[in-house]
Amino acid sequence: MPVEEFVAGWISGALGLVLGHPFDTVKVRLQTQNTYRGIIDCTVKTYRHESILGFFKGMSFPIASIAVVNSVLFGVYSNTLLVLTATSHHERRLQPPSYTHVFVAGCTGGFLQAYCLAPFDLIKVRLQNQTEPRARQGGPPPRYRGPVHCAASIFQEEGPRGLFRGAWALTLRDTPTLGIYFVSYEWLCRQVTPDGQNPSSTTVLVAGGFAGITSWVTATPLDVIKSRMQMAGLGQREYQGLLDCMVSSARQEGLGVFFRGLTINSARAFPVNAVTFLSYEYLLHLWG
Ligand SMILES: CN(C)C(=N)NCCC[C@H](N)C(=O)O
Repeated sequence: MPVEEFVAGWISGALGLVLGHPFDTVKVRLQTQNTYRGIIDCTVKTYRHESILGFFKGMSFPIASIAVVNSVLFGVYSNTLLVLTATSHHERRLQPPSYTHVFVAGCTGGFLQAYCLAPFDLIKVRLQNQTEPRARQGGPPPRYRGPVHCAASIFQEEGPRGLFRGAWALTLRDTPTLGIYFVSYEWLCRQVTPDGQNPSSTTVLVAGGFAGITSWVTATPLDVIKSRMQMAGLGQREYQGLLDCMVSSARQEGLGVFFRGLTINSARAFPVNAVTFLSYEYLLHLWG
């Protein structure tokens, strides 16, 4: 099994993650808290109360986890294509796989990465939703002191299954949308690249950026539900399950609730995925 795809997936994911984390914090807060009037309001309040550091809350764990998550995604994607089409990454420009194969490989990568991502994503969302400034004297201490304390508290209070809260919603979010992610990327690259040639860096940047936007637009409704289920019980109501969360959110806040965070998600998706695909392709080219 070729391992370069796993390593390239890890490095490219980490670069994209640092770039996109501030957008991600604003998105999670908009999706789970009703105290903000919009992106600008949330950005200004976060900056005023918590300084620039507020935007980077919960980032250390994703940085560690991206090694597993993005390498599983890109590694499984590429190795599934290898099984389906008997072509390596480098051979695929001369013998491009069908979009059905790309979709199936993307869904397989998405499904497996969702289970690796679930505990890390839960901890990230819990930490991002702590709005207390880090170092204020005399103020109420935040519930979680950091990622390890957060993981240990969830484990103690809810057992190992607690760490997988929202995992089902995450799997439903990621399986089809990662199929869409890789199909959009391939489709856009093929539109502007002559047969048999590698796409240029600009093509990779633009195709990666738009693949990110397309997949996140389709992922946003389940992203909202996933974040709410991960926060359930902590100052928010408990849900009986995914369907209950969907129905009660829609009843109380209207259908628009499923599109909360859509703009910020898309704004974040472009640079993150442009950089992710560019560095992924570059590294594989370098090692090829
Ligand atoms: C719609 N979904 C779930 C995705 N496109 N996921 C792939 C993640 C790529 C990048 N790390 C990001 O966070 O955008």
